[in-house]
Amino acid sequence: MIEARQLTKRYGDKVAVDGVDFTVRPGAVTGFLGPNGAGKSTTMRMIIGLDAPTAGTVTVNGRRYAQHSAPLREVGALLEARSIHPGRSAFDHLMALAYTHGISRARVSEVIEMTGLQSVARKRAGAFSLGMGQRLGIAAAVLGDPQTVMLDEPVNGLDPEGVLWIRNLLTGLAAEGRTVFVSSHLMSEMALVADHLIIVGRGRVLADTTVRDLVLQAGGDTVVVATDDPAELRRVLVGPGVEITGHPGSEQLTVTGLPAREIGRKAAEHGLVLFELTAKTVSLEEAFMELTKESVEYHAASTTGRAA
Ligand SMILES: Nc1ncnc2c1ncn2[C@@H]1O[C@H](COP(=O)(O)OP(=O)(O)OP(=O)(O)O)[C@@H](O)[C@H]1O
Repeated sequence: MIEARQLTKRYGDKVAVDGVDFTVRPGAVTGFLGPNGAGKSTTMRMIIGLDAPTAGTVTVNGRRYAQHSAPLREVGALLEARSIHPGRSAFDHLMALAYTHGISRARVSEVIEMTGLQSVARKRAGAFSLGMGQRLGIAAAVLGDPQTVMLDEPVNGLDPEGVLWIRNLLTGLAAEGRTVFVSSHLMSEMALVADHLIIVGRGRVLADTTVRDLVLQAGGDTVVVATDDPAELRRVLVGPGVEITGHPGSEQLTVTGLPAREIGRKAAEHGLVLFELTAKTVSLEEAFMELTKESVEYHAASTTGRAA
């Protein structure tokens, strides 16, 4: 369990993390999302004591990171995959970490196998590809068999087989009852693995939600329907949880709260002729963009239609 209370980090005038409150619970994968510069890495660094909060607190399993006598056994983190001595082999890197916590050589071999590094374990880590470096970082994160696992952009640099492997690893760790906190820019990937989402923008929590609720909040799934008698179709479709919008004089209506199939059936029952019946699904990407549009610091002219 990770608990942040009014967690704040300032660098001079810059407020990187601005009084955030959140709880990351065990037994689930929690996705940590936000545009570039939103404060995700800074928050993660504070969780494992690499940065000190300017104000507020963050605890892992009830204590601040520094208060744990064997932190690797409490929380395993992948923050900067490249922070490994380039001249050291993967095996030696993991053994060095293992020594500090009395972790056995057998466990080192186990995580090497688990992360698919057997064939390169004796090679210099400096010669590793980005994907191999990520795997080594993940091996280090799970080495102490920690209750809480925190990974910053773990799929970065991984090939499709590696992405699938990470997906299974994260859901597997959560299924074992562990707390899994993972940041990513890949919304589609998050939609597949995350049970819960914490979305930040400009250092603040914008949403603490689920994938389903985020999509619903962004308008949910809508259906565009056109008919020669929109007033009658409105009357037929209206009901609890159903929202219908349309311009006066237009044959087209936009409906939320009813599936296309149901709309078609009700129209047929009342002898209404439909010219169009189109289901539109809001993707997690769209929902995310909608939520964070005010918080994006680095706009590209091509996606926003204007320069930052
Ligand atoms: N050491 C530092 N000194 C000054 N400013 C910093 C420092 N570290 C981070 N920042 C600033 O704090 C803000 C948050 O940065 P952070 O790296 O936490 O964001 P992020 O959400 O992880 O971004 P990204 O998705 O690009 O990795 C940014 O504006 C960044 O420039």
